[in-house]
Amino acid sequence: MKQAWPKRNQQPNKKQSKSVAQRDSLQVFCRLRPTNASETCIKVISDTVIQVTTPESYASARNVSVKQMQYTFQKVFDERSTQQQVFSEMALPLVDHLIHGRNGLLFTYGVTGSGKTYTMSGIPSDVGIMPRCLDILFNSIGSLQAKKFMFKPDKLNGFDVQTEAEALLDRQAEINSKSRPGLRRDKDLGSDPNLNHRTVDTTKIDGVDEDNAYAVFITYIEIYNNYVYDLLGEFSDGDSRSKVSLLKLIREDAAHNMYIHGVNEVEVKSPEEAFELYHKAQKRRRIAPTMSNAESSRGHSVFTIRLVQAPLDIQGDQIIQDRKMIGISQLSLVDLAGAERTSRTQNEGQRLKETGKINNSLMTLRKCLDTLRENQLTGNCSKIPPYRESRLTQLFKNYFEGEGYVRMIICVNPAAEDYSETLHVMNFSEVSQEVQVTAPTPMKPVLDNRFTPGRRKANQIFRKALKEIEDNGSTDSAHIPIDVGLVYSLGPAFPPMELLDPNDDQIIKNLARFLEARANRRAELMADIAERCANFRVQLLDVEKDRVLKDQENLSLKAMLDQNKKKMRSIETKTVDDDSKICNLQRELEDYTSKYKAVKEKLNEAEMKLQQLEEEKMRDKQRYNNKVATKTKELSREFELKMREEKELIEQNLRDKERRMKIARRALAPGESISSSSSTDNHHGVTTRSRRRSAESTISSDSDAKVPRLETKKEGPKTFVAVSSIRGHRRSRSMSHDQWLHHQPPTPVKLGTVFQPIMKKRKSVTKLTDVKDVTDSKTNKYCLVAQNQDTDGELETHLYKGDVVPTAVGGAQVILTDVETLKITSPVTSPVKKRVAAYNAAISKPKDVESRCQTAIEGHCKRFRR
Ligand SMILES: Nc1ncnc2c1ncn2[C@@H]1O[C@H](COP(=O)(O)OP(=O)(O)OP(=O)(O)O)[C@@H](O)[C@H]1O
Repeated sequence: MKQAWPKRNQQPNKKQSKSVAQRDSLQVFCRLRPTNASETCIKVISDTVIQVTTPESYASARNVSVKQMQYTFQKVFDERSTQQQVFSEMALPLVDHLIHGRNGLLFTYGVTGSGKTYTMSGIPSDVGIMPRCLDILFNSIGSLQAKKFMFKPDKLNGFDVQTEAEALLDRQAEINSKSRPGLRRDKDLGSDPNLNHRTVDTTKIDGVDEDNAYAVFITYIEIYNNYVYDLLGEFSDGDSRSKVSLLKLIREDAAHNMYIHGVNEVEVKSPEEAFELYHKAQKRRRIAPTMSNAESSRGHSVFTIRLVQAPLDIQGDQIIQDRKMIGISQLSLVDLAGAERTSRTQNEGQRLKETGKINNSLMTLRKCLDTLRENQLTGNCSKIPPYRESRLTQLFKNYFEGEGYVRMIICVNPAAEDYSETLHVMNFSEVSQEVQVTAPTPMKPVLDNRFTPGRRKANQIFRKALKEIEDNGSTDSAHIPIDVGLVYSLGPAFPPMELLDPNDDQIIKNLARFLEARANRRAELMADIAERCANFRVQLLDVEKDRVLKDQENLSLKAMLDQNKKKMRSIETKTVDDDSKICNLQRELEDYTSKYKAVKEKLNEAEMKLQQLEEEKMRDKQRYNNKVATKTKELSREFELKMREEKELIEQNLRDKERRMKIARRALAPGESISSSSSTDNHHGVTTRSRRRSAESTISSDSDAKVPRLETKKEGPKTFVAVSSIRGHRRSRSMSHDQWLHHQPPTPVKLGTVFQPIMKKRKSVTKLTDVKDVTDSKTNKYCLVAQNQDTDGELETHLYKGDVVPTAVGGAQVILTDVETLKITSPVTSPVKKRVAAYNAAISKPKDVESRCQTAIEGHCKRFRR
């Protein structure tokens, strides 16, 4: 089998492109349809140029200026152009190419209702491009057609050549089934009543190779909602006529040509046969009324004519039984669904979905052409056209990339209301015209001069001559070397046997000679016939043997064939199942993809919101930090001020205290008794309290609460002198002789008290590590000094005093007898002190529940405030 498609071309580099056959621009034609509209926007300038003008109504409604744009085409057909003219200019050359083994693609493009279907199919009284193509094809190859079923589609985009006998069987099967392969005689697929009244194009193309046998196959598919439906397909058994069974997939064959897998290719022997099928299939197309067109195509339809040709053998009689010798060319006629604006058509529901799919596929077509043009302009083929985005472009990928004549007719409705869509179409046409497709090289003559041309004609003459010989034994054809065999005749007629004279022996002799000759002749013929019979018997035996062998062989082959058929059927069923599964999966994939997109969009939105929130949070944090910083500054300034105030106050108090102390000393100077008493008290470690502001001094002993007090009242500042305890007073007498063990902290704070403890003889230690310090016979007194803060935050010094008593075993024991406390307090409680006091009170353990609670509350409050 030989495909007209070349092997898929790699993207050519510059060097290659020179060697590549010449490239032609995609040829774009324009056809204006007649309109009754009051306002139009298109004017034909010449037979190649049109001018598009912004309609007044459009300009005023949108407040834009009126523009005039000119577009050039290969040829412009105005409103008066006939179908015949359009066909002759546009499509006739493609039919010529088809017959000479070159592929072609012709598609109509335009806004909905612009006349695409009219141009492609026409009406019965004035048929369009497609019927004319068929007419001319059959006019040209009519008598050169092979018998039906000599070529059989192999379902993989190729053809097989069958023997006469196989073709005969298939023909008989067709007659028996009384159905045409490809389409049942369903009651819903009635013949078109207008078929008989159609116009017939009688043009004929010259130069058809008469030594080839031809067969025409047609397929008709629709790409609807981006799915491929076989309009000539049969509903599969058990299928409730759902269109799913007509669903097909696009595949790539071994030579990388795109084709529709499993599509029903029907062999037709006349244009009428093709039209009948076409009109029946037309009823399966999705056509619906819209605002713009009462019969709007809702999908792209593709009518493909495949011409299969193969050479005749040397006798010019039979087709050569070799599939490699088959040549296939095809012409695809595409009626695209119209581009439409949803806002204008006001489509809803299913119509809206269809519109979306139509516009998407047209958009993909535009994108592909754009990319091809860009690649050709830049000279590098880095960008890959998105063919796979749409079934339409996927199917015709080979035309744009490989070899094939591509022609497009832009259909335009000049009515002003189509203006904006028309502009889009015009822009698309401009891009398309810049795209170049490789001009296809004609199909190589498959025979390559192996056989003499004119074989068919010679064979016809020979047959005619033979017939004449058989009919009348004409001598005119005697020169033709034909083995007619031995003539079975016993010789000439009997000689005259009328006996006129009884003595006439001559007659008898003649008769005897004649009979002898006849007998000889008879014997000769008998021998010949016997020999022939013997030969025939031998041949017959041979044939019989051969037949028996062949029968056996046939049986085994039949069995094999049955098996293979079964396998094929199961594979086909599996393939169909797989196809439908793939379709379902593709649908699911589309659903999931759209869901995924929606979720992704939501996620993006949420992420954006989150980001906004984060930014707001950061701003708030910044604001808060600024506030905290200013507040901290304010507070520290306030605190410093207060500290300074406090400091000044304390200094003032100290100065007051000193002043008062001076006054107190002056006041004490005249009375020695008080002084001595006081000094004695001091000697006993009596607590001294200074009241800085009131200038009153209270001296009391903490050692014994029951100790009576002596108060000395004087004029001016009051002085209270606490009397020492009885024990202290008693011991004081021997105080000067006592040997003290003075146990003090390693770094004692200097006592700021007026009265100081007196320990004339003493040994000071910071740690009691040596036993001798206590057991020393001289030591009889012990004093432990402990310093800490009181609840007001003032330094408090405790002197724990005791006697060192020797024990019976030679050791010593200390019996604590007094605790003296020395501390200085302020008569006025400062705020700082108050806070310290509250804090200390809070951390010190209160004795009873009531005060504990109080402290807890106050303490917390204070601490919290701090
Ligand atoms: N050149 C023409 N001469 C006469 N009538 C025409 C011509 N072109 C289109 N029409 C008529 O205009 C109407 C719409 O045309 P048609 O159905 O071919 O449009 P369309 O482009 O195929 O629309 P859609 O894309 O919706 O299928 C039809 O009634 C058709 O007969």
